[in-house]
This record gives sequence, structure tokens and C-alpha cells, in this order.
Amino acid sequence: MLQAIPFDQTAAYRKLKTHHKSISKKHLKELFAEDPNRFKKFSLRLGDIVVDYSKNRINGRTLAYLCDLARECQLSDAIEKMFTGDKINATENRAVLHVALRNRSNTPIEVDGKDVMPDVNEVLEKMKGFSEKVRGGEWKGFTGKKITDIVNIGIGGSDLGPVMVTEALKSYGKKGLSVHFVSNVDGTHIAEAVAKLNPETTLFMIASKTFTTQETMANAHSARRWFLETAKDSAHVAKHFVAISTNRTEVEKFGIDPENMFGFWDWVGGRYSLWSAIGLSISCYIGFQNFEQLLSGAHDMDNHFRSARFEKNIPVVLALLGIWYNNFFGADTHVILPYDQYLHRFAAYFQQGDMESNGKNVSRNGEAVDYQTGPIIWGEPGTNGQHAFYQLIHQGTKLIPADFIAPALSHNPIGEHHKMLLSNFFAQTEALMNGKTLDEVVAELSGKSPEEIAKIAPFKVFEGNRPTNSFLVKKITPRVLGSLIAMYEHKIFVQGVIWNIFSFDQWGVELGKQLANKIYPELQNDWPIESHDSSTNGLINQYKRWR
Ligand SMILES: O=P(O)(O)OC[C@H]1O[C@H](O)[C@@H](O)[C@@H](O)[C@@H]1O
Repeated sequence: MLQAIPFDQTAAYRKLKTHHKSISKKHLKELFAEDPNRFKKFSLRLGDIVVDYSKNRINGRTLAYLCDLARECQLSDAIEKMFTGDKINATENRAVLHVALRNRSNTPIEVDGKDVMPDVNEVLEKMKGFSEKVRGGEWKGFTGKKITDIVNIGIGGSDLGPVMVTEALKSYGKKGLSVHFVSNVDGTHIAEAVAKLNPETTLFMIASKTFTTQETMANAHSARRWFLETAKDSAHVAKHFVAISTNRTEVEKFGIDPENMFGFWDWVGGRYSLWSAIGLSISCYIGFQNFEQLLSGAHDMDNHFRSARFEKNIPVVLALLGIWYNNFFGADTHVILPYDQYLHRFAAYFQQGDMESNGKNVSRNGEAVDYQTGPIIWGEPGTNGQHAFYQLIHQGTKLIPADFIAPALSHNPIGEHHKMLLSNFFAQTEALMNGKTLDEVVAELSGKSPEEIAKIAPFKVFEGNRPTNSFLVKKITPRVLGSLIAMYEHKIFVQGVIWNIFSFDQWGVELGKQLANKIYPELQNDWPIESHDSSTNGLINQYKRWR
């Protein structure tokens, strides 16, 4: 179990409180004017990723105090514990080893005295063989045709990672092979997904760590029914259904041949599982070599995270900046803004990654925390967001720290598009920082009468001073993407350590599941219900009258 350090009782926290009083009065423009080396001082680089965090409301002292805070919270020790298989997911008594899944150096990592790497490598080999067969057309459907469509059925961590990555790396996708994702228990999702598919050439991947998740099992059964309407003989299921799970017994019960099961282990958290067999749809779509590149990119970030000193450690610095806004400036949310259409599910992916990990109000000691923990994560690709919600970021009353992500090179260099996109990327962080003063507004309005100027000017003033991080990458390659994902994963980990919460369980998901399981049988007949509160009864009874 990780050591419990009351984060808000550390010496560094007290120093930061005092320091915040003075620096929060400063405008970012002043900070830049004071220090011409700000970019050099406050930017980091790893491979093809440049992280510019200079447009944050910090100076050298802030960073030093924040790093002290990390030290006081024994972050180094926590990092080592994760990398060496300590059971840091204490409420489930599990190790947390997504880093082992991409441990390309293959150095042994032990859980309960057993090196996990041989098992990891064995599953990777199996994924490789399978991906090659599917891509090469060797894996045939029941009428001897090659696979043209893969449908991944899973939800949460068994869906969001593969969706996000296959979208992000679409330009690496195999022509003639499409991937589809079904997650929602709403029948519309599976109905729409299979509507245009041919059962003879469709392969279903049933992805579920537990293989008991209601949504996934319902969709899997419907998929099998749909398939058997054409195939008739259940012996054909073996050619069209594979399972990705830790639960062999349930996989067999469903009727999937264990030969067609890709395993993983309880030390892989759902929202950290795209690196495991859960990434099978990714590997089939972009090819195993590219999947390995994704793993390598993550491994690059893992090595950096484990070895770089805090001041130069990208995930650590990002985590500390998040804490700075969350706990000292009172920011409730954090927005992720990729200037890359392929990354359109990136923010959605980290909604689960971050909010399911750090949405906790009980400390590792079992006591209620009296400080803020995980932020609300949201975001959409630029420039769409600019024409939707940026107004509030620029001129609203809330402070919203923002991450801007953009590639220097586009996969689709059409005309002037990419230069236009990037000019928006560069302009927005500058505008958020500088804002627009009343003097500037008045100068812009020259020619108008003083009355007109006085009337309109207040609305055109931008305070600025809005903090941003910029991530400029060379190109969204599998390797770069792997590093970016791992970067956010470790940021979340660091924040959990400092907030002294358990980042790798998700008990909060359970209540809704339990209640839904209680109500489900009540919907089986038309009798009015009286067993709930008046609101829930009223809604259920109206539903029964209407259906
Ligand atoms: O892979 P499974 O077991 O189907 O779980 C799917 C999801 O279920 C719950 O919502 C949570 O536990 C998530 O973390 C998980 O990703």
C-alpha cells in the first residue's frame, strides 16, 4: 500500500499557499516580460514531442515548490512501487502494471514472485499471429471468405481505448478492413453497426475484462443471434467470435473456444488496457508492427517518467500544474483540445482515464478528503471548439486550464488547410494569454464616436491570463500517440499520489449497476410499481403505460 501523506499538511503546500497570494495577482504578460527565457525554461522535449508549459501562471519558484510537494508526498517511492509490481491498487489487492504491457526492454517485472513478462510476450505473439492472419486474408469466415469488418463489442475501458486509437491512427488502417465499435446497451448501437455488414465477412471481438458486464454481454448475445440467422450452425461461431478477457470460465460459458481467447490479467486496469489484448482490434487494423510502435512510444514515456528528475519530468510537471490550478486557483475542469481531426476521441478517452481514476473523495486512509481531487475533463477538437465553447474560456467567469495538442505535419496535407489549422492553434494560446486591453479595444474602434466606444468597449475587453499547455508533436504516428497516452496516464497517477487517493479502483461505478439490476426485473410486467421514491415510481409507471 502506498504511504499516506496528508497533501495539504506538507511544508511545500503551506509555501505554495503563500506564494499563490502574490503570483496570482500577476498577469502572464508580466511574467513573460520579466523573463525572456521563459520558453526555454518552461518547455520540455521527448522525442518528437515538445511540451511548452510556459504560458502557465508560474515562475521558477512555483515549480520548485510544486516539486517539493511531490517529494514530500514521496512520489519517487510511489513510482517505483508501480513499476515493480507492488499492489498499489489496495482496495482490490492488485498490482498496477500497464507499464509491463509495453515493457519493450523486457526486463523482468514480478507480481507475487513471478515475472509477468513471459505471459505478456506470449499474448503479444498470439495477437501478432492473429492480426497477420486476419489482415492477410488467411483467417476465413464460414463460407471461406476473408474478413472485411471487425466489430469490437465492449464498454468503458474495453471500448474507449480501441476507439480512440483506431480513429487517431486511421491513416495507418488497412484498406478493405473496417473496424466498428458497439458499446451502448441501447439496441440502436448494435442494430446500426451491423446494418450494412455481411455475417460471412464479419469478425466480432467480445472485449470485457470481467466478461460479466451487462451491456457487453447483451450486445454479444445479440451479435451471435444476428450471425446465426445467416450462418445457422453454431459451429461457425468459432470463426467469427473471439474473446478478450481475464475470465476464461465465462468465455467458455458464452461458447467461445478458449483457443480464440486472448487473455490479460487482473493487474491491467480497464481504462489502462488498450496496451493489452484489448488492443486486438487496433493491432488488426493498423498492423502488429504499428501496434508495437504504439507500445514503444508508451515505453519511451515510461522510461522518461521513471528516470527524469521532477523538474524535467513531463508527466510530473503536468500533474503539478493541474494541482496548482485545481487546489490553489479553484479550477474545477481541465479541457483537452487536439488540433487534429484524427484525435477527435482523445478527450473522451481521458474522461474515463482521469475521472474514473481520480474522481474519489476518500483518502487512502479511508477518511473523507477535505480538498479537491480529480478535475472534470472535457474537450473537442479545435477548431470546432473555437466556434462552440471557447467564448466561455476566453471571457467567462471560470478559470479553465487548457491543453492544446497539434502535429506539425498532417497526414492529409491538402492545400493550405494545415497552415490554417496551426495558425489557429498558435493564435488561441496567445490570445488566451494576452487577452485584449481596453486601450487596445478603443484603438480598434477609432472612427466611432466616444459614446459609441464607451457603450461597446467593455464587451470587447479580454482579461487574458488564461493558462495553457501546448503540445507540438512532429506527426501523429503510432509512436508519438503511444507517448502522449502514457504521458496523460502518468499525470493522472502522480495526481492520485499527491491527493492520497486510490486511482486504480472504480467503486463509484457499482451503485448505478446494482440499482439497474434491481429495476430490470420490475420492468418485466405491467403492474404499477411502488417500491421506489415517488419520482422513480412515477417515471417507471409512465414508461409502463406508454410501452
Ligand atoms: O471490461 P469490462 O469488465 O467489461 O468492464 C468495462 C468497464 O466497466 C465499468 O464501467 C468499469 O469497471 C470500467 O472501468 C470498465 O472499463
